[in-house]
Amino acid sequence: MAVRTLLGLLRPWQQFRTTIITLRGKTLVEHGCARSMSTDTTTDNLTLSLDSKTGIATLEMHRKPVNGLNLEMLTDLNIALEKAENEKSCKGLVLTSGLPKIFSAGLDILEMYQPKPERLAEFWRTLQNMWMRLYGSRLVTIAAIAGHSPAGGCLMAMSCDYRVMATGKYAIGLNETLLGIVAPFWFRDTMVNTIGHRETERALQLGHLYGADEALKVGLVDHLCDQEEVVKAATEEMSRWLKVNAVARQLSKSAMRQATIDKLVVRQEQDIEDFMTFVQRDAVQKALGFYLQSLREKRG
Ligand SMILES: CCCCC/C=C\C/C=C\C=C\CC(=O)SCCNC(=O)CCNC(=O)[C@H](O)C(C)(C)COP(=O)(O)OP(=O)(O)OC[C@H]1O[C@@H](n2cnc3c(N)ncnc32)[C@H](O)[C@@H]1OP(=O)(O)O
Repeated sequence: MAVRTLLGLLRPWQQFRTTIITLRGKTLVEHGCARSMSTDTTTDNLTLSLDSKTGIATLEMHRKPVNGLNLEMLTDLNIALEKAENEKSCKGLVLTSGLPKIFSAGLDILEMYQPKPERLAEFWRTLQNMWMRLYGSRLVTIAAIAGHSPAGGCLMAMSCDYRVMATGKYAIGLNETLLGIVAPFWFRDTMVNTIGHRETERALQLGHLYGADEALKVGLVDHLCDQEEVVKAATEEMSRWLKVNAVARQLSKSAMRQATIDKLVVRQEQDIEDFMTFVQRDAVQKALGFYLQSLREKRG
């Protein structure tokens, strides 16, 4: 990845910064005002914007039709998260979706169905990295969930520090068993850390998708509000978290989460191997094929 920053020798109010990121032959152009430190990044899959007054970044996913996490989307998420992390003036991040009725449908199943081994390995590594980045972020991270959030979507939400969900007929949870697959250990650990062992055990085996009320009851989400209010409610909650001493808060977060992340750090290669072996099994391919078919038939 080549990153070039072109800063014109202009008067302060004219100091617009353009950053060009070249990624897999694709060029992303970012425009920002260097003076206000705000920087917006838009790709096919997401937009990252920073409010320089509050230090709150918003990361809005918009990969149609359902924010399915494919390799390119995950790569963009990694870049955006790293960028927010490295921006000194950024203190918090609201993770949300620009698509109606969907937070994220989780992993793009097409990445796992009849895969090319090389891409499959890269896909899984990029997902691992995204999770480690988000779960271990120094920033206050709040998920604003105004739509469905199964499986990998639920993982992303659980990796944030706080979750605001819209009331309505949306579902959130780790439903992997319904697809005939098994949630990896770090998905499971993240859920145990969020809602406890017994509830996770039940939810994982059943592939249970929680409605908003039930999710609030078990602590899978922290606050419910109207669909239109989720980002506002997330931002309001954020201001409470940002009042806490940042170093003390970050150290407390890391004390709670680092051991879970380290478990994957030491097993990252083995986890990729396990995933590849599991997903390429005939029975798993068959189950994924049926599941994809059922999603397509649902639309008629
Ligand atoms: C022992 C060792 C173990 C090692 C570990 C091994 C393996 C672990 C492996 C994997 C872990 C995976 C985690 C995941 O995230 S798997 C993905 C799970 N996601 C889902 O089940 C969601 C499925 N989607 C839905 O339920 C609905 O689409 C949703 C409620 C999100 C939205 O419904 P809506 O009615 O609005 O939209 P649809 O018409 O259903 O969908 C539109 C369009 O999009 C396609 N699609 C939906 N979800 C996905 C997806 N996740 N991946 C790919 N494609 C998806 C859907 O098929 C429609 O397509 P089309 O008909 O328009 O072509």
